[in-house]
Amino acid sequence: MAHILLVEDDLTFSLILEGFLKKQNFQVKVTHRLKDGLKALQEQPYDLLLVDYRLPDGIGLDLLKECKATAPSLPVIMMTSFQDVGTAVRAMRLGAFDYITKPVNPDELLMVLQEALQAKTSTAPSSPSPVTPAPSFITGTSEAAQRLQEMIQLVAPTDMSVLIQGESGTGKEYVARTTHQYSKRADAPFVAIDCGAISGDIANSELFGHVKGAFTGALQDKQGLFEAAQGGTLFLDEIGNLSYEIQMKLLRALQERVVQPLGSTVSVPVNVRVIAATNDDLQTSVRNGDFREDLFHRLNEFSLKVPALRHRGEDLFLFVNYFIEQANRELDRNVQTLSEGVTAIFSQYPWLGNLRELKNVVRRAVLLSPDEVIHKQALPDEMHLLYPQSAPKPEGPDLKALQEANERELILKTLQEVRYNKSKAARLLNIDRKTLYHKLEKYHLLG
Ligand SMILES: Nc1ncnc2c1ncn2[C@@H]1O[C@H](COP(=O)(O)OP(=O)(O)OP(=O)(O)O)[C@@H](O)[C@H]1O
Repeated sequence: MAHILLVEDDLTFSLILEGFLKKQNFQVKVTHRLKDGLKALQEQPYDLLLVDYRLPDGIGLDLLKECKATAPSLPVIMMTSFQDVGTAVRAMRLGAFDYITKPVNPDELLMVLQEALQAKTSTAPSSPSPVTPAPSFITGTSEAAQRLQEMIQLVAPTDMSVLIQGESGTGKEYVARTTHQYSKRADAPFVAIDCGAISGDIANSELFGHVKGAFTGALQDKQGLFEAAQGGTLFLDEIGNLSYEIQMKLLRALQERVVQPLGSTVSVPVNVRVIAATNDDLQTSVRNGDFREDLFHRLNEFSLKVPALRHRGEDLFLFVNYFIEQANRELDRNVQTLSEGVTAIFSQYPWLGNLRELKNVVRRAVLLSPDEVIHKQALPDEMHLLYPQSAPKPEGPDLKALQEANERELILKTLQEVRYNKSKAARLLNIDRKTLYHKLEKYHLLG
């Protein structure tokens, strides 16, 4: 029976959730504060952590960071309100398994929990390496996608180090896998590691291995990922998060092609191509002294930029169809298409969380759609309330109507830009919140 630690400050909601999870045969420990969550984690091991983003004494991200440092294989699921999706994306970067938006849909929660627990058993901690088979992917037909594909084909057969840059959730891991598949190393392992999810000694030992007794808890020799990727490709995701010490060791591994396991005096030769990815601006990190310049140049022998979903034009609906098919299979549904309203909303929405956000929204919508069409009701509330079709521009010399149409459009655009944070929108629009609410009502933007 999987043991879940639930950290949620809303007493009623945590009670409901606890009851629901227990009914589903989970063992549940509930705490309401960050501090108590941390204490619970130190007292005994859990199989999964379900944590609210906003807690009275801190934010869920702090608990996540702590977890990733002390128990990197513990899957963490973050619960956020829809307005906090930007934060959820940050949580994923820090190593959260997934996020779900509130109000929590029980079926969706169950699905995510099961996926997380399955993933945990298939990549047990200290397993020899997280070598996973490549899932199927789509390339896209937009100009940006085609250009990216050409660049991948160009660099793949060489042994150059590649630095993949792009916003969170744009599919950087897919690009790394494709590069490996088109390379001469395709028959050797592709090993991926999320550097954002590991730190200190753990990062050192994960990458370079350790010998028995190297540190407290090192009960036997462990092969590092460099050795596990021997002959193949090592994909270092979120490279910007590596400590300065590990950056130095990494540089040595790249330059001298040897690694030295923690606690060992022996250097092991390695033949590994490194592909790194980041959604930080590494050049700024170099300027700020947070990232070694020599390592940056060594990793950036070739650079690939993965476009944001909002810049991929027609690809959006290719991905929608792909994710619908995937969700139909997983959830035993038979969704075939989107309603006109949903299509319009999808086209206007900025998709700041990129493919990951799209996949989550589609999966949730498929789950909530009993028939063949996804209707607006299956989208998160804010998405369909704030995306009414844009009103047609008035014709003729009606200055007042024209001004109002422009004002409505500007408000809508600003709200989208700040992810519906009304205080921020009001500040940007240089009006107070009350006036903003008044205008939202006037222009029927409150649903
Ligand atoms: N070409 C593709 N075809 C189908 N699904 C894709 C494709 N690219 C990415 N995805 C899906 O989109 C999600 C996000 O992709 P991925 O994890 O590669 O993004 P990322 O840019 O590495 O994210 P992060 O910056 O958080 O590490 C994953 O669920 C992945 O399966």
